[in-house]
Amino acid sequence: MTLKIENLTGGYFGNTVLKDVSFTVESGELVGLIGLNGAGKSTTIQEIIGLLSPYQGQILLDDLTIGQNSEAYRKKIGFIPEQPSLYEELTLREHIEVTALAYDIEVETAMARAEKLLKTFRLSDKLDWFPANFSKGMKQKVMIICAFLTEPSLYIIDEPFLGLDPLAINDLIDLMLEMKKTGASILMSTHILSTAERFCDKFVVLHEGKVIADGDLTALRAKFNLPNASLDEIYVALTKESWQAHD
Ligand SMILES: Nc1ncnc2c1ncn2[C@@H]1O[C@H](COP(=O)(O)OP(=O)(O)OP(=O)(O)O)[C@@H](O)[C@H]1O
Repeated sequence: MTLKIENLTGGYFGNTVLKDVSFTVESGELVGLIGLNGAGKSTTIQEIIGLLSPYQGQILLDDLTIGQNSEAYRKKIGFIPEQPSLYEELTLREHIEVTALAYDIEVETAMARAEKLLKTFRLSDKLDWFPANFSKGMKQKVMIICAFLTEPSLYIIDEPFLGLDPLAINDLIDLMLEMKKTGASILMSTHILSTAERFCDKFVVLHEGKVIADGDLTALRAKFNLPNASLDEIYVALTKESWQAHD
């Protein structure tokens, strides 16, 4: 599946945050969306998942826009938000069942898929627990399990590493790499640049609502004439005024 963002201008009522944003996430690609606080990463994600509507431009999943068929569009996406949001009155098992219903997956199939994920994230014995009894990291794991069991063609993952322990971060990365191999596209926003540098195929650098760089590490190093620089070093250089001189 290809996610194509074309000349997207958008944001909130009275606050146009994104200005002419364009980038692509190809099938089998893991793309890191990076930028300073307030750069527009979460706003971009909200536009993609349909919580905001573009003022101009369009977002295509293959050839489909949300306006053409919102249900089909949404079912292609698995979204893991930065802040876990669970139903306080539903158990972990019921969260899996509700996810299955929302995505038209047989409950048995969903439970079978969830089994492996529950084991990976060490939650197999907590199926009858309510969110009130989970730690923040455990809640985050429930969100991850529910997103992955739908096996979407596009994963949108907002700041996945906050609140997860190092073991869970590794498990999540392994899962992302596995899904990538099956052809899924993944867009991940993160401030953890050392991890992004190791695992992302490509980076989209947002600054003040605009894409200021887009490409793999080799392309970014070449474009900004910073041979051997880490993503972190490139990023710091890019966000200083002087980057404009290179463009
Ligand atoms: N609900 C809202 N209404 C109006 N403006 C908003 C709203 N949410 C965010 N903004 C503004 O949009 C801009 C981009 O915010 P956004 O949350 O997309 O940044 P971000 O790159 O995700 O930042 P962070 O790294 O801090 O999560 C900021 O200037 C912010 O003040």
